[in-house]
Amino acid sequence: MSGDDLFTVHDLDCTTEEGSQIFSGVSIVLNEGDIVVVQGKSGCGKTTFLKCLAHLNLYTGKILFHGKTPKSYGIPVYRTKVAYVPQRPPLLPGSPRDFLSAAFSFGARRKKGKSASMYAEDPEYPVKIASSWGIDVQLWNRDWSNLSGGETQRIALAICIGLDSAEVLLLDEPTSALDHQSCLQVERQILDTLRSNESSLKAIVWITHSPEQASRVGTRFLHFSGGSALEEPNPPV
Ligand SMILES: Nc1ncnc2c1ncn2[C@@H]1O[C@H](COP(=O)(O)OP(=O)(O)OP(=O)(O)O)[C@@H](O)[C@H]1O
Repeated sequence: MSGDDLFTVHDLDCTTEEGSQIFSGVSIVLNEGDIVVVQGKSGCGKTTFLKCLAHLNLYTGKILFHGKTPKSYGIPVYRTKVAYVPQRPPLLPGSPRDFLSAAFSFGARRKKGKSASMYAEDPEYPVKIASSWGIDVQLWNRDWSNLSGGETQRIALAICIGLDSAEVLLLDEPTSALDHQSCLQVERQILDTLRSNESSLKAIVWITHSPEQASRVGTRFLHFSGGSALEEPNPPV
């Protein structure tokens, strides 16, 4: 472990409230540019792992972001920098537009000392990203509850990318509700954002059940099985 590492997970254990172990001994160090694809059978603990990384789930072990614990940042600030995008975003009150306005006024998301924040320069950036994925601008004014699964998924992702506050993105099956064409568009945008010098994004942990998607996007491969996780050199076939 070094203070220069972007994101370190060391000997992570997670147990349910009833005391049954979901996984143990998971360790990985993320470097800039990594897309760690997380795979494994349904129920093996992938979502729980991402929630632990976002400090949304209890765990033992060590998680360090730039060498410091989540608590040392303050958890709300940490979660803007290590951002979890759930597979099915919870039903929020109001519309995506309401959410965007609230997020914009939330100081922790604002950049300090960085001049080229896409979001700071253009508050409509998330809307433009979603628009490039086929999301009509009018959908932003509709209640979340009246959006389809695929619309909700794309808008939630566009907000997260467009806010440009996250250095580590934790994506939980981000394209599971999308048709193939939309899926490829979303993948392209995420990869372009990671490679852009103007974006804050430095690394991604990405759950997918699709071997094809794993091969397209992954640079590293973490396989969950039998209560532990092993890094594999190649994508699954
Ligand atoms: N809060 C909880 N209390 C008890 N058990 C839980 C809790 N959250 C998750 N589990 C259990 O932990 C295991 C791992 O769940 P998790 O959602 O992480 O799996 P997953 O690999 O993401 O599954 P999928 O691929 O189906 O999304 C499952 O058996 C699940 O039922």
